[in-house]
Amino acid sequence: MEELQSALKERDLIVCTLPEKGRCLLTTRDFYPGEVIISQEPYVCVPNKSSGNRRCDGCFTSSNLRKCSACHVVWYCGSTCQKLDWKLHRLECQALSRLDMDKRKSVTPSIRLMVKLYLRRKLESEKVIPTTATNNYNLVEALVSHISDIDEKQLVLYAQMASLVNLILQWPEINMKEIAENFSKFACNAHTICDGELRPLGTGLYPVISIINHSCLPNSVLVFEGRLAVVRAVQHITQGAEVLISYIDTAGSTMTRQKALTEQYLFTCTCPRCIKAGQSDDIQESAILEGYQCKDYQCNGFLLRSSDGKGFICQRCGVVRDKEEIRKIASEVKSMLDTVLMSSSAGNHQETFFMYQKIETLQRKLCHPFSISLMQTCEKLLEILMEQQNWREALAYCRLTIPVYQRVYPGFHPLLGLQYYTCGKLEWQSLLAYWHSVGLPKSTGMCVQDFYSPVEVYKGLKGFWATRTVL
Ligand SMILES: C[S@@+](CC[C@H](N)C(=O)[O-])C[C@H]1O[C@@H](n2cnc3c(N)ncnc32)[C@H](O)[C@@H]1O
Repeated sequence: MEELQSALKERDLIVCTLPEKGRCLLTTRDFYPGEVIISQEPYVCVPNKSSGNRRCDGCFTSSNLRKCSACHVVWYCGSTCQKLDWKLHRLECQALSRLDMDKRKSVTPSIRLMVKLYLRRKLESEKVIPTTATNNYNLVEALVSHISDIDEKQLVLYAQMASLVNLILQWPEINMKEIAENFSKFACNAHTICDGELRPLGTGLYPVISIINHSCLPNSVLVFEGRLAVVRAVQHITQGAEVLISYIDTAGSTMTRQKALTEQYLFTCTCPRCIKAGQSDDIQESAILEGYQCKDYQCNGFLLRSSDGKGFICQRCGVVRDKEEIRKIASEVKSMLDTVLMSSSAGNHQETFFMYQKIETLQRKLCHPFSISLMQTCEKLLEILMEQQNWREALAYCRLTIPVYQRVYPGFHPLLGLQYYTCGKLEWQSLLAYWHSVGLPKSTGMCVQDFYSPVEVYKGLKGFWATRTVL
């Protein structure tokens, strides 16, 4: 701990303990928006695993990959990444190679992360891998696990996962309870590593970054530069203040945010947004983000339940909207969303597009214009239109989402920045498409392919709020 404190002191930070939150990271000087507060390499990390989307274990790139010829599980982009990873992978490779091929292929990233955690601890104790003040197993031991608070079902799952780790490592002295507890630590401390466009690439454990607590109105954000986790200030943080990031998507109502935090992180948030729960401006915000809109579509008022419970009253014009009418549209939206999820997994883009358009029409009748679910439908339509390279219509949908983003991601939020960026790219693509159509492009010396695809940028947005990992 002393070593950590003196390493942090050099970065103008200090670790303290608060009775209601446990450890926290405080500043010892002012930090300004955009400034890096702290950065850290992962103690252990693994790339995501999805069919047809393999990544290098070293740098997480998905191009020019070659499989490890011994274990056939791990991929590398070249000898540089392979050599850097060799001390750890040599042991992992031997362990994986003992499994039959089917079992080997079914090893999930979470299991691999745990196997790597134990192998790194072993190599540290044998002094093969050096420890540092900010990256060592003692810091992993200090992470909160909430093991005594998690439910029976989750415990059984962790115990099963621990057996698989044991099967892979085959260490006679291994402590199964400790592995299960470490899975519980991963659940509330591991981070999803994203690329510059906020697309998820993998999962990593960053023991110092994990000291940072949550706020739904954070003063900092966590982003990644390769595998390096970087925490930047998004507000002026005064000397002595706590560094706070958000563990979840801050766009939801207080109830939605609280639910996500209690389910995965097992605490009740008391940030400045959450303490307003039940107050009139919080009720109004929830009704706008997740509630219904006035029967008079021109009114734009939000609704609150009437005292007799028979309907909803517009808080601007006083018109009552029938509960039964709302229920009918809401259930139609729900069943269409269920169907579209099935049809989109079958890969029929055109059909999916038409269904989302129908859902949008219904949601416009039902939801407030700042509704998050309506915004999500617009994002789906935007995504499909971009995949079809229909830049003009995609631009129209992207513009529709901007006011909602401005409302739900205030200040220097990276998601808002990326949405502006997508919009800007679409403006440019639409202009280029127009130039092509009127025969002007060659004089500019540019063509559409010269630019970064907005589809790629957009896909990143979807993954960002998975910055914490659900096991
Ligand atoms: C990643 S850890 C943060 C560091 C942690 N405080 C510690 O002592 O190691 C996440 C855990 O910290 C606690 N925590 C984080 N933010 C909190 C908050 N705003 N209020 C109360 N507890 C919080 C919860 O127990 C949560 O599961």
